[in-house]
Amino acid sequence: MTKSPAIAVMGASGRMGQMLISQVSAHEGMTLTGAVERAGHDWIGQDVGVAMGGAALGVIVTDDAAAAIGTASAIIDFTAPAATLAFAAHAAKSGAVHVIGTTGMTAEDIAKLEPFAEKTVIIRAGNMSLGVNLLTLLTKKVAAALDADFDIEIIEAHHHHKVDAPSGTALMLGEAAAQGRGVALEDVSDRGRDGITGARKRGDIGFAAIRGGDIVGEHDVMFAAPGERIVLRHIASDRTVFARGALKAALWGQGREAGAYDMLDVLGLNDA
Ligand SMILES: NC(=O)C1=CN([C@@H]2O[C@H](COP(=O)(O)OP(=O)(O)OC[C@H]3O[C@@H](n4cnc5c(N)ncnc54)[C@H](OP(=O)(O)O)[C@@H]3O)[C@@H](O)[C@H]2O)C=CC1
Ligand SMILES: O=C(O)C1=N[C@H](C(=O)O)C[C@H](O)C1
Repeated sequence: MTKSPAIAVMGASGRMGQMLISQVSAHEGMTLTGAVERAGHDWIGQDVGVAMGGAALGVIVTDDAAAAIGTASAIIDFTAPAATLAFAAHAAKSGAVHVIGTTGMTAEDIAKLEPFAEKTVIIRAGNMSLGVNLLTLLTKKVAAALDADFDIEIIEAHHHHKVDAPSGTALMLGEAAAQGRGVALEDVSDRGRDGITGARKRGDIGFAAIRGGDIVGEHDVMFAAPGERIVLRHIASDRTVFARGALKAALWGQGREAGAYDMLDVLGLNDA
């Protein structure tokens, strides 16, 4: 008997893709029905469980995203910006809930999702863990309580394969800090310092990125004033925290009104 809802995982061979395949296939309340990779990938045509080095899961990896999305109740997508936009068009057409973990999307990319969110449920977050989403609320509160004597710096560290910076999480935290301060992040964001940068501008929100080894994801929000410093920190030591959030989002989105949502909506924390 088929369990419901039917879930397709995009980018099945990726670090997050494999984690998601394992969690969806082990979940009692959902059925893995699709595993998508790009055309030419050597997993295409293989059972996804076997390709991952384990037991067969009865789902063949496909490059036919439209077909996999067309039969899914929800798709979970931790891939790359161009792929995510292409999958969004298919999901809008079929009505599948689209859970987006992909980072590195530009403001223009995000704007392109808007018409799709009129047709189906899109849940997008640069970090799907409970801890980081709580940290955004704490960051907003602390930023609102302090004035610009406290310089806000966001420091993130990730594995050496990561292709985008600042991380999606760092940008979420920067956005939360800016909201707390009552300013627009694009007006105060200071990214990529190098060379003779001049002194730090009062009120700026700075970003710094570290890349090395197998670091899963670490984020500090520092409030630094003369004589004292507050640091809010989140450390992810296992990617399951992101996958768990994504599965929760896929279930939460079922039967919901079309629209653009985030993990605070899923966690019921948007009014906190
Ligand atoms: N929101 C969150 O909580 C989290 C977000 N992320 C984000 O998720 C994304 C993926 O991360 P990660 O798993 O580490 O990266 P990987 O590079 O390991 O995985 C990405 C996968 O997507 C595949 N892919 C890319 N384009 C397509 C396409 N057109 N069709 C099908 N598959 C495609 C890639 O295939 P190929 O190798 O052939 O390019 C690869 O298998 C990143 O943006 C990362 O920042 C990561 C963790 C948590
Ligand atoms: O690429 C990653 O690995 C991660 N990406 C997300 C981000 O850009 O913040 C979330 C997490 O930190 C891991």
